[in-house]
Formats: sequence, C-alpha cells, structure tokens
Amino acid sequence: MMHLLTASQTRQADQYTIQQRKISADDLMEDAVNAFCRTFIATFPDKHQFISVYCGTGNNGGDGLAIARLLVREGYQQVTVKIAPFNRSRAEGFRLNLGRVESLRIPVTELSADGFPDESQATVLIDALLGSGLNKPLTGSWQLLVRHLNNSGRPIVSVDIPTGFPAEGPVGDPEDFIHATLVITFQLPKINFFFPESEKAIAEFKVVDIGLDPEFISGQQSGFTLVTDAAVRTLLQPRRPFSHKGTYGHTLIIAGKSETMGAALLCSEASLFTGAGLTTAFVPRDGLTALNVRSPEVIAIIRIAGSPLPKIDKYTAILAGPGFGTDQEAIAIIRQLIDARPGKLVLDADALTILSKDPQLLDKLPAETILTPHMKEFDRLFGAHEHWWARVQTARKYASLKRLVIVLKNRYTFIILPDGQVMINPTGSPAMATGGMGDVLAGMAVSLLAQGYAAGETAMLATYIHGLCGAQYEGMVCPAAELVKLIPAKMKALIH
Ligand SMILES: NC(=O)C1=CN([C@@H]2O[C@H](COP(=O)(O)OP(=O)(O)OC[C@H]3O[C@@H](n4cnc5c(N)ncnc54)[C@H](O)[C@@H]3O)[C@@H](O)[C@H]2O)[C@@H](O)CC1
Ligand SMILES: [K+]
Repeated sequence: MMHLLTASQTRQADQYTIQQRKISADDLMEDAVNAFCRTFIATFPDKHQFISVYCGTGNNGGDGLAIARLLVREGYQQVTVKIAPFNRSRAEGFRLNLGRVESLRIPVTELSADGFPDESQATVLIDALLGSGLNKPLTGSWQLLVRHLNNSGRPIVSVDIPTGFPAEGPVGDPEDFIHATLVITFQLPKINFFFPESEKAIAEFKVVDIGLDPEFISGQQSGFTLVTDAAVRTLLQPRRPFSHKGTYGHTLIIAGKSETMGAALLCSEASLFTGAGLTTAFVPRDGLTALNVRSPEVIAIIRIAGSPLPKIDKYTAILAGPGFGTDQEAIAIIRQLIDARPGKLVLDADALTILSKDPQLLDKLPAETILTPHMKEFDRLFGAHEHWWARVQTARKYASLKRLVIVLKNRYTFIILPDGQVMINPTGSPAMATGGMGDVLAGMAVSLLAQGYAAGETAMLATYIHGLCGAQYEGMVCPAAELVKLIPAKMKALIH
C-alpha cells in the first residue's frame, strides 16, 4: 500500500530526507526540479515554444526559477519568468534561484495586480506560484492572478500542486485555484487529487520521484493509503490443486424484481466469475427463466409474495439489494436477514435505501458488514454533505462506530475500514459509468467474502479488479455484462 501524506507530513519527510541523506535543501530542490523537467521536456519537447514561468516567493517559486534555468540550459529559447511579489517573505530556495536566473540573463518581470501580462502568445504556462505551503484560500492579488491565468486559455503545467488547491481538506471555490492541464507532483500524489473536487483543478497528474525517504513515508499515518498492484498481488490467492466447489464458499444473492431482474443476473454472474464455489439466487418466479437461460450454474430459490427468507446457515456469504425494490415485501426480507445475524454480509442499492429509512436496522448490522453506496445512497444513509471531504469524514466516523466496511463508490472509490482508515482504489475508467456496474461490484464482493477473504481485503480486491476490468474499455463504453467476462483473466494476470 502507498501511504499518502498530508502537506505537513510532506514537509517533515523533506526535512528527514535532508538530514538522512546529508544533503542541503538546495540539493533536494535540485533533484525535484530535475525530475520535473524530465517529465516536462518529454511532454513539451519543442525548444522554440514560448514558456512563461509564474513564480511565488516561497519554495514552490524557488522550484519555478530553477525549472526556468534548467529549461534554458536544455536549449529552450523562449523562457520568461514572472514573479508574484504579493507575500513579503522570501524563502531561501527562492532567493538562491533568483540569483542564478538573473546571472543567466533570463528575462524576469515583477507582476503587479494593476495589470497582468497578456499570455496569448505563450505556448504553455508553468504554475510555480504556491505549492503545498498553502494554508488558507486565496484572496486579493493572488485570486486575481489565478483567475487571469485560468482565463488565458493557455495550457498550464503546475509544479507539485495547482496554486490555491489544498493538498488535503475541504476544497473551496473552483475560481480560486489554478485549473491545470497537467500537474507534475513530487514523490506522492496529494490526498485531494483523489477527491471529485479535483476534476477542475487537475486534468492529469504525473508523479515524479524526488528521493524522499521511503521508510519515513511508510511510517506516517495520514489515514489515507492508495491501493497498489503489489498489495493486491500479495493478497490474491490462486485456487488450490486439491480443491473442490466446497472450498470456495456458497453465496446467496437476494436481488431482482420482475422489472429489475437484470441486476440479479449481473450480481449472480459476477459471483460465479469471481470464483465462488456455488451461487444461489433468491429471485422472483418470473425471473426464473431468465436466470436459467443466462446462468445455468446458478441455483434458484423462487420468491413469491410473502416468501420468508431462505435458511441462511448454509451460505458462506450473502448479498442483498441490487434491483430488489423498497416495497413492504422487500423491507420485510431485509429485516429478517439482519435479524438472522449473517456472518458475512454485503448490502447494496435498495438494501441501503431500506436501511436509510430505518436507522435501527443500521444499528443492528453485524460487524464487518460491507456497504457499497454511491454518493446519493451514502447521503441518504448518513445525511447530506456539502463536499467530499466531509462525506469521507462521516464515513470514517460511522465505519469506526458501527465496525463497518464502507465502499464509497466514485472515480476513485474510497474504502473505509472499521478502524477509520481510508484505502483509495486507483483503478477504473469513465467507460464504467454505466448502469449495472454496481451490481457487478457487489457480486464480486460477496464472492470474495465467501472464498474466505476478510471484509476489508474483499473490498480492496473487488474494487481493484473491477476497475482493472473496466479500464480495458478505456476510451469506449463498457456494459456491465461485458465487464463480468473479463474478471477471470484479470484475476489470473494478478496471480501469475
Ligand atoms: N521543503 C522542501 O525541501 C521541498 C519543497 N519543495 C517545494 O516547496 C513547496 C512548498 O514550499 P513552501 O512551504 O515554501 O510554500 P509555498 O511556496 O507553497 O508557499 C509560500 C508561502 O505562501 C504563504 N501562503 C499560504 N497560503 C497562502 C495564501 N492563501 N495566500 C498567500 N500566501 C499564502 C505561506 O506562508 C507559504 O509558506 C512544495 O510545494 C514544493 O514545490 C520542493 O522543492 C521539494 C523540496
Ligand atoms: K503550484
């Protein structure tokens, strides 16, 4: 897992690395800007393009000055520097690098809020105004400058983080941070890069290694980790040579109505394709033919009005909710299910809506129940939220209080564990923004639970593999039933 750092932990990591490697802050900055320039040059190789480097007077500005110098040394012929003198303080890294830029006779202009330069001739702007030192929203001249640059229509490459965009915590008005075409960020992505509010600030980000001490980083606890391929590979187990269907558990899927039978089919198929030994679906009578034709491997239990919940003891893990409806019949079955205290449970979709109308049910959930809400379902359960930072804090609170695993679905899905830790899943694609995707994820989760993975592990594996499958359709659209077919091969690739 990759430990993500807060801005203040990043500062500590910088300090620790400087001491440990017995280098100066200037050396570290030089490593950082060299790494930045390698990526920048690969993306913008034309040496004749007009590059305006906007620098603040802190260390982010120091980076910008050093970048201007390196680009000129690499043969870029049209590099100019613009300095925003709106803060009184001047960091050492800024002063040192300003001297170097001046001695190379790179043109430097000091900005004034009375009129900012016209950038219509510039090919690209480099934003080195403010970095992770941001400690409040922008105001005054900073705000005006950021708006001016955003309105220039020119591509903007931000150094480390878009100016005005906080590394973590609530994100303010989109007018008050740089809208970067590309962010080249140092060492680790910042926590807020994974929040939906970053969509305006960051079209794309690339991470460059600047040599910060890996042991120091993994010793830090920001509460946020990023799921890595290596962590998934370590966790995912191959099927055993002398195994049989009983080895891999038996799932019970409580899903579907006449008109939403597709949801039951999708999660049953996902359970099968993710490797559960047996899958049983508790479905309405008029869905039986569809189930038998589509997935002959799935055992059916027919549901008619007033049917009680099937005896749950023989199932290793249970999923309830997809396409299940929220009528009285559905409510009665969800109540029976929760009262029966199943050992391993995934609740999705309509089951979550039923829970949100009956807080007592929420209180009765067995520990380690996996809930898989999207944003609206989450807010129905736990109250409306103005921004995602607050939503994730609420998820952390309830996950700890009620010992739940909450899979809060989004472009980067947040997996919140019963100890309040947040794992962020990096895989996925806009190709997956189609109906039925959540049903597939829930089916994968119940399957992995039945195979013996712990609830947190299950959430991590299911979201990661689900996203990998969807990414295969990058640039296209991925119907949910097509994604299901990719699961076995993606699992194989992770195991071998
Ligand atoms: N510390 C280090 O050793 C390294 C730092 N690096 C760079 O240094 C940056 C951080 O530098 P600094 O900590 O000097 O800070 P910044 O350069 O990000 O900001 C400068 C100063 O602006 C002030 N400020 C905060 N919020 C403001 C607001 N809303 N309006 C106006 N002024 C505001 C703060 O006093 C802050 O110290 C990183 O983002 C990165 O680019 C890199 O060179 C790598 C090494
Ligand atoms: K910046």
